[in-house]
Amino acid sequence: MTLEKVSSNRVSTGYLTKYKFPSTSLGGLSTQFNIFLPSSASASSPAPVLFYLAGLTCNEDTGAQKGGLLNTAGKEGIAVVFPDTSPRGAGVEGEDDDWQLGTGAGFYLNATAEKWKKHYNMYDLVVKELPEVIKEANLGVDFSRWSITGHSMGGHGALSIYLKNPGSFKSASAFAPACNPSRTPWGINAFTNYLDAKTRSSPPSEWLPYDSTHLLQNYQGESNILIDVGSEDDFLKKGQLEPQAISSLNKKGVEVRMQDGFDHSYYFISTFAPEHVEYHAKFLKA
Ligand SMILES: N[C@@H](CCC(=O)N[C@@H](CSC=O)C(=O)NCC(=O)O)C(=O)O
Repeated sequence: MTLEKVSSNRVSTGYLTKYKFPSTSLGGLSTQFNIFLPSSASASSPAPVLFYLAGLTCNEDTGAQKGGLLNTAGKEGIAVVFPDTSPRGAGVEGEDDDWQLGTGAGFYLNATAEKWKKHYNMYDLVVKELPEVIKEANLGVDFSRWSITGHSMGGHGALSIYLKNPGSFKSASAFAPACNPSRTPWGINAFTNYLDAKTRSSPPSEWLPYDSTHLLQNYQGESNILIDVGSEDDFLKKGQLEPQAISSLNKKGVEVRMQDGFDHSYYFISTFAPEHVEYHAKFLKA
């Protein structure tokens, strides 16, 4: 696999570099990602790594430019990977018609519906292909020390990916995640379209492997999860996030915090991002 360097910028103690490559998971479409490597990272001394999954309408630049993660990551010697949020230019009918579906709205799942399944496989891209591509390029990243975070749709992605892969990640965190997507509007819309559900149960059983509340209910052992939600988040008020579905499970190792007065924006994320990076550093560097 040839990674093509698109740009590189000095930031914090290292560099943020954007690469592109043709992705097998996305049916051969070119995808881009940003990777922050602290000055301490090298092929002989690889850095632990944090993935940041962005939300609806975002791309690989959004979290890198506005998330406020990189100063703390640089100080702690942690690499940060920012994938895109969907395939680009798949040519699926209607994929650019609605900001909640299609382009910018991959939902970190593998589509099974005929129309979407060739290209919309962001789960495989994030969990399997990107780590392989980064390892192969010898960029100085140690995937035996891997954590994951994200915002909103990306918070759903971070939590569900962590919970679906026990032992692969040291910790997970999320800013304003969609916690129970099989029962809330964004998730119902995405799962109805992307997933070919044969069961008639409500919600269909095919949706549940992507629902963090369901996954946590059935999770064996202790997890390391931190979730922040702003009390003035409009999407919280509209019932898109449902953090109480997770907090009411009272699972050991899961902390859900309501942050007074904060909304859904990157002002909220960048306020708490340093704390989230420190949270992950505790597990990544234990
Ligand atoms: N266009 C939408 C709003 C889209 C939006 O708010 N996106 C959020 C993520 S929402 C959940 O995944 C986001 O992160 N936007 C980028 C930003 O820079 O804030 C609408 O019409 O409401």
